[in-house]
Amino acid sequence: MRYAYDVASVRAAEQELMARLPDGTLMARAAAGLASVTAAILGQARGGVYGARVLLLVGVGDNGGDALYAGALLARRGAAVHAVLADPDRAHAAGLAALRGAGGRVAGPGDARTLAGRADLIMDGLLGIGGRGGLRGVFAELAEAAHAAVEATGAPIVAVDLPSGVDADTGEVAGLAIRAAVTVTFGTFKPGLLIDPAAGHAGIVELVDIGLDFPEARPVAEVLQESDVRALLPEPARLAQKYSRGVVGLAVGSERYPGAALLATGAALRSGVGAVRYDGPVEVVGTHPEVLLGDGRVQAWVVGSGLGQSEEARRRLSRVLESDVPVLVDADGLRLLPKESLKRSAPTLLTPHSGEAAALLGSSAEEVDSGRIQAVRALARDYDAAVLLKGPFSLIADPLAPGLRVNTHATAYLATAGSGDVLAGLAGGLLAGGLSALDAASVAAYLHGSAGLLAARSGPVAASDLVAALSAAWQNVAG
Ligand SMILES: NC(=O)C1=CN([C@@H]2O[C@H](COP(=O)(O)OP(=O)(O)OC[C@H]3O[C@@H](n4cnc5c(N)ncnc54)[C@H](O)[C@@H]3O)[C@@H](O)[C@H]2O)[C@@H](O)CC1
Ligand SMILES: [K+]
Repeated sequence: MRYAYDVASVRAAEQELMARLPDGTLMARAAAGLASVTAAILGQARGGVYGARVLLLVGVGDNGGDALYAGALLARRGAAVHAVLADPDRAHAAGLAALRGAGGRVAGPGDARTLAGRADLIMDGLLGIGGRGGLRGVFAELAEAAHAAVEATGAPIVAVDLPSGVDADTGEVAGLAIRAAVTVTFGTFKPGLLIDPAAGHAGIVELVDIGLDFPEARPVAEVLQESDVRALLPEPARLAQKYSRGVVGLAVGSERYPGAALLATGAALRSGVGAVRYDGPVEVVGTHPEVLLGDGRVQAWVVGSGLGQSEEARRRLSRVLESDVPVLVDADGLRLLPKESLKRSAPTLLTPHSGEAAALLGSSAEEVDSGRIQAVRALARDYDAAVLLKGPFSLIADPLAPGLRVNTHATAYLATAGSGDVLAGLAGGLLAGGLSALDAASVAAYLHGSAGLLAARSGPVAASDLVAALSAAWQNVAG
């Protein structure tokens, strides 16, 4: 599992460790890790550090200090390092001395555009976990100079700890923030590196271990790794028969949207269940001859994908919600939900995208997108249901779990028509296989992402390609 801790926990862990170590040790560790990642990037881009032009954007706190010390290490290896200081009077004094001592040079904000335009790499040390709100004043000017240079030259921005201007704890971006190619973060992931929209500013995230420990802190978010998913995959027992492996019922698709039924069924058949039961008007057996038809005993239901919003759709939704088994509600099912707590005897899992989440919350998609933690938590609480809020990095909340889960194992190719129907069939099957709503949602998001990554190897992805890639995705994880 990968965990993200909030700023208060990072500060506490830092205090605890600093009390036992000589002054400056943590910053030296951070700077060494930062310099080493930066050197690797320069090595790949231009064959080495020697002669590379590096520009440091330096703010007024320790984030700037990290950049200055890392700049000094790069200067000692022959890089031409310039630091532009947002405020010369408040820049990290010892870091500045180290950079000057190593032959680095210091410039004012007025030189930022010229230096950025010539740089092979720009290091963003404007704000770290002490940042509040978007970039303003000189900070904003420096960020704009960096972005303009990147646009023109393609040089990468390496963010120190966090892309400056994003909220470390919530992932919110209130105004201008650095858009980095790589972020080198220290001690732990911060929620803002995992949660959109801030996560979209971080690029590739490299974690540098500086020895921080979190024995009692509660993570804000956790990310399942392959081994975590492997441990959760249902495996057929030796004496398994089809009913003991679970049967998932699908109340999805309509005459108007038959594809949703075919895709959800295809995915459910590859979700580890013993059987899939289809209850609806779409002719699925021609494509999926394995399917059982009509109403009957199941261990979980999926309802909503391609259901339409007719009276019949409403009746199908109510029938399923009245059952005493776990239910996944997707798409049209979400649009038809009564705006009140679901109060079911078995778990419910909602799988909205931002627009559907906004309709459930009575807000706008923009509001949901700009405050995703708040939105997913509010939905879980208001509806008393686990919620998978879809997006580039999907977020999963459960009313019974204190932390959130984030799925980062995905590709933008998953944003294609029918992709959600595949996810719904897959997650529903995992519910029927006995996983909790939280685990079913997290494992489904991971496998769906894996299938997308596999399918994308041969170019743009159609939802049917995801279905076709699911078994291989499963096998890659199961080993
Ligand atoms: N906490 C830790 O364990 C460690 C922290 N280190 C570094 O220290 C950083 C935190 O340093 P600081 O606490 O000094 O904080 P920052 O370096 O993030 O700077 C915060 C200061 O910037 C100003 N500021 C805040 N928001 C602003 C805005 N929107 N526009 C303009 N100015 C703004 C304020 O004066 C604030 O005090 C970390 O991100 C990391 O880079 C590392 O050296 C290693 C150890
Ligand atoms: K930064």
